[in-house]
Amino acid sequence: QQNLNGINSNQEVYSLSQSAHLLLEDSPLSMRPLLLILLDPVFTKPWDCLSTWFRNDEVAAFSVAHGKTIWEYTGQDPRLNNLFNEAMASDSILVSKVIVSKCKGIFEGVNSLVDVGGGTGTMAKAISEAFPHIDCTVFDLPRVVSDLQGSKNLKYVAGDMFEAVPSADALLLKWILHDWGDEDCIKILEQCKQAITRNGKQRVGKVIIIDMVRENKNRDEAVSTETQLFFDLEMMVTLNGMERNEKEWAKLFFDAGFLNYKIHPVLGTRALIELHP
Ligand SMILES: C[S@@+](CC[C@H](N)C(=O)[O-])C[C@H]1O[C@@H](n2cnc3c(N)ncnc32)[C@H](O)[C@@H]1O
Repeated sequence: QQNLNGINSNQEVYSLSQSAHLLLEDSPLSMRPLLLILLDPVFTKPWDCLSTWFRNDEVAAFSVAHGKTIWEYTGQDPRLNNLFNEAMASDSILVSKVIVSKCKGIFEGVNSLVDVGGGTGTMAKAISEAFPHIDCTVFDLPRVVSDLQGSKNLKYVAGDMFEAVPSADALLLKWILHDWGDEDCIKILEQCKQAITRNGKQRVGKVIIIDMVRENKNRDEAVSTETQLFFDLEMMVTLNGMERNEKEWAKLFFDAGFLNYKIHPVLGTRALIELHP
């Protein structure tokens, strides 16, 4: 499998899975929900099903273990759904602090923003509070957002990002594309491109991606390759997704019809990518 390039033995796979335990011991309290879900039996069982998955047609090892995709599972199991949404929210608290304080420039000229697959809205809430002139929309599956209340410049819209995405100056994709294989990512990016605000014939706006860029030469020396490889494997096991290097990202962007991109290595193991039509 593509994700296993660079991993030389079962021992290394095992040691990567152990790094999740180490992260839990070392992590600040605020990140515990994220680490707790990585170590939940529902998430660890698929690691035992890798050899079966390599020999059958299931979409991911998660489906071999549980007979359904992770999205079907969270849709049917309130405990896992809450745990998952809390985990995403805990990460967004941390990331939104960096984005609204250190990356103000990316919001210049932006009057509307849709957080595509925005979960329960932690990220969009932080943006709507830091930039009150931006109309923010959290767009996610009905079971995630239909009971949630918006505020002055924040609203929730339910839908499916593979079918259509609400229009805005900026479309945010945080921790979305690493969940999906290339074909699905291109579909999501095409929907986002369609949704960028139009001024006459021209589209004036951008897509903002927050995700890992593997082997990013500009990143901080201290950034852990082990963490990136662990997440690459976690995405493969859970969703048949992957963490991508710059060459793999660029191919996706150009295949989805975007003309240029800029990577800002501002988030440790992750980066912010601006994508223009
Ligand atoms: C890994 S979570 C990221 C959540 C949030 N962006 C964050 O970083 O905290 C992926 C999100 O995509 C949503 N999602 C999955 N399939 C979707 C679809 N077809 N349309 C819209 N949202 C979807 C999930 O409900 C989930 O909230």
